[in-house]
Amino acid sequence: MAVSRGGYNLGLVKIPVKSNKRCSVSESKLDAVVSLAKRRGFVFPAGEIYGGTRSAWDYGPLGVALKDNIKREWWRSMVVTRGDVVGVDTSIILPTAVWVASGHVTVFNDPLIECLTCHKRHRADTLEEAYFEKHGHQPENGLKDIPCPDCGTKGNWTEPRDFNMMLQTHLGPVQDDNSLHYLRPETAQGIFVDFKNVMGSSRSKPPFGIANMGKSFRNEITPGNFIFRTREFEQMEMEFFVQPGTDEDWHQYWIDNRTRWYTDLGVNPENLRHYEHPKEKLAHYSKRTVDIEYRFGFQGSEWGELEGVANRTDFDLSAHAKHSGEDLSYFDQASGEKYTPFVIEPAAGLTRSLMAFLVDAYDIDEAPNTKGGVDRRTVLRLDPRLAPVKAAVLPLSKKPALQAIAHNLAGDLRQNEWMIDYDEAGAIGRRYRREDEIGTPLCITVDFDTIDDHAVTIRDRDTMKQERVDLDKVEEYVRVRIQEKRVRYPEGPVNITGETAADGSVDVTKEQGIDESAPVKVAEAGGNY
Ligand SMILES: Nc1ncnc2c1ncn2[C@@H]1O[C@H](COP(=O)(O)OP(=O)(O)OP(=O)(O)O)[C@@H](O)[C@H]1O
Repeated sequence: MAVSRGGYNLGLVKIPVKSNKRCSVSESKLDAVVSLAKRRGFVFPAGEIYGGTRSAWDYGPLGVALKDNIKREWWRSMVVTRGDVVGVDTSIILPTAVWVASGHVTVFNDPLIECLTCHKRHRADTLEEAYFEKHGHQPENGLKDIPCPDCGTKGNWTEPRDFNMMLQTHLGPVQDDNSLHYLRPETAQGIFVDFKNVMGSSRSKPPFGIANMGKSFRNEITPGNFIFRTREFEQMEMEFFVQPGTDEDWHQYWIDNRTRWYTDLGVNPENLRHYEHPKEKLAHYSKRTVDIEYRFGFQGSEWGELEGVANRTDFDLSAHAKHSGEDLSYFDQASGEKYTPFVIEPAAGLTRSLMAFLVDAYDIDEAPNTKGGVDRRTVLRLDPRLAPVKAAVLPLSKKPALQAIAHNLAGDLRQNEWMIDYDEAGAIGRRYRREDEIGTPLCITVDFDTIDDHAVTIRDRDTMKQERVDLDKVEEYVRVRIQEKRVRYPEGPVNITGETAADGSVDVTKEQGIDESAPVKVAEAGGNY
């Protein structure tokens, strides 16, 4: 991968940085986010000292904290705050029979094509989707109309062939057909094979769900676009088991619920849409699938899938029952009815959603400086629940008396399991900038008055307003402020039953009845810079 000065050359499209207070920026927003992610320790290329790789990325100190916070919010929303979903943590390597039964060994394929001019390989379906996105119609002559993204030659492709995406490994000392195993390409199958154990041990009955998250592996033909498509990634999946006949209503329920999860955590609804899979292109297990897509702004196609919400019918439980010989049906004692539950699956990508949260939060605006002018500032408007660092403690000088108060305060706040920065280096304005750039919601300044009045100044990341707070009340103040939802966009009920665009997508903003002309509310800047 080519490394450029401004970041990594990922073939990302140039889209201008959106700003509340406009200032001219020529940099692509995605390039800027990738560069920030590396510079501030969110995401690095794996093995960078050996040149890095497009297929795997490492999460640095801030990235791992952000990832943890997203996982916690997902788990809280899907398991902890509901009475009808329980959690599991299943193995990455399952018996090979699982993948035979699920169909992955035979049909988990992508259509591989190779450019006969430059010999680069691509996915035929992805190129066709990008063509549709650009031209608004399918290519009349199929692949013959599509140029190679690498060398530009038009239509000089091999015939598509099925390429199986399962990553293989061998277990034990002998490498033969018996030792061949697969790394899981999804966390879902671990749930299906545990269905009976979980239902029995947790005394759950339909409608109920089982949630699972962790690493998955796919031998993607074209990994790329930063962490959007990697060969090793993390998923957050939940299988919701329901009585047949109630499946369509539950499917709609989960499409709405999952869409709201993103907007509730601050994602701009204008950057979300639903993609209804055309009937003829549904996966072999699906009755209906709707993807929640985010406007990443990629070259070719702006939109990328964040999460698929599928009605998997009874395909998986029936397949595993047939192959294993176990009865995976449910007997409803109240009605005397026995049935194999249908399954609704919201399947989200953790690492993809992390990228969407970063891109969506990235903003540039202006902040007042000490000279009475304004400085350009980069600010990550992350929801405080997701922000890796909850607050920064900044003593105004390196005087021991101030340092002691500041150190004690930071130490006390950390006892709440909040990540707290302590920074005493450089001008206060520059320290604010460093915290804004990583999305720290609150900066707490310990100044000379603190010694006398036992109070500190707390400055808000978004409004830049400052408040004087008694030292004894800081902990409570922080607790309230980092739990409160920051309403960046008007809210409305999610309803996707409206008109569907030609490509099957539905613009969520229109369906939510959101007033797109309503300005984003960011209070006037104030305070001492
Ligand atoms: N290679 C990958 N890298 C990162 N995340 C992924 C990858 N493949 C899938 N995911 C995430 O897992 C979620 C559920 O997986 P699913 O099988 O529905 O994906 P998919 O439809 O095959 O994705 P795509 O069409 O982008 O290949 C996706 O919505 C995505 O967020």
